[in-house]
Amino acid sequence: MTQDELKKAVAQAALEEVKKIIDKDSIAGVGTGSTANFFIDALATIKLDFDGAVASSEATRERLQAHGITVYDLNGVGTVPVYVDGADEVNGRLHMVKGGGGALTREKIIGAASQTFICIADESKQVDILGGFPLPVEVIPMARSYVARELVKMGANPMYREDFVTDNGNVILDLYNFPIDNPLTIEQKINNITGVVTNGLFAMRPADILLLGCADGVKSLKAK
Ligand SMILES: O=C(CO)[C@H](O)[C@H](O)COP(=O)(O)O
Repeated sequence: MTQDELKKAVAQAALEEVKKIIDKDSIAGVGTGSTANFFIDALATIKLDFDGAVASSEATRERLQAHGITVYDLNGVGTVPVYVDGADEVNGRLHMVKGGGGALTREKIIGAASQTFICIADESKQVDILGGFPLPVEVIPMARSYVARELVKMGANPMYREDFVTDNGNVILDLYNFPIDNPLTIEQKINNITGVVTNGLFAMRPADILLLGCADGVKSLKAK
């Protein structure tokens, strides 16, 4: 199976999970990225069976609307019953590194506001120790150099993601070669640096279910 076929398979499996949770009045939380895009296309096939969606990025909002799915502001909808999103890396505790596409802050907000977080990923994303994928940190533009110096003190190697502005008008520092042995502590420590909006570690709010696309089928995993 190609990577795209694996992504499509997990997106379809996520749709089956979502169908068990949502009803006509429900709002679905929808993530960002190529795997999430397959999920959006799958979700569109049941668009008459739920009220609408909240989107973790402008790109996702546009794709949902192109399918005729109503997109709501999170402020108007309260708790979201289910959120489906991809990941750049995921470990056995369902902690994730996210934000390769730069949507980490809105993803984290919707994840936090959701009752069930379903992570959809192909098997290449499963790791024992997070940090092989560069960890994104969203930063207020004027704080970029200060935050970079503080991250260097933590042993990280921050690289400015050039020519990229987040949907919130901020910049991204990607942390290369930064093994994340204690995701909970590192997530909080980076978030405590003044000028950081958030970082792409999802340990305080891990996924509840991982649907992992493997050559022999989709596996449904819970945190160990
Ligand atoms: O966090 C994300 C975007 O900010 C994505 O979920 C992550 O980058 C995975 O993307 P893809 O499904 O394209 O591999």
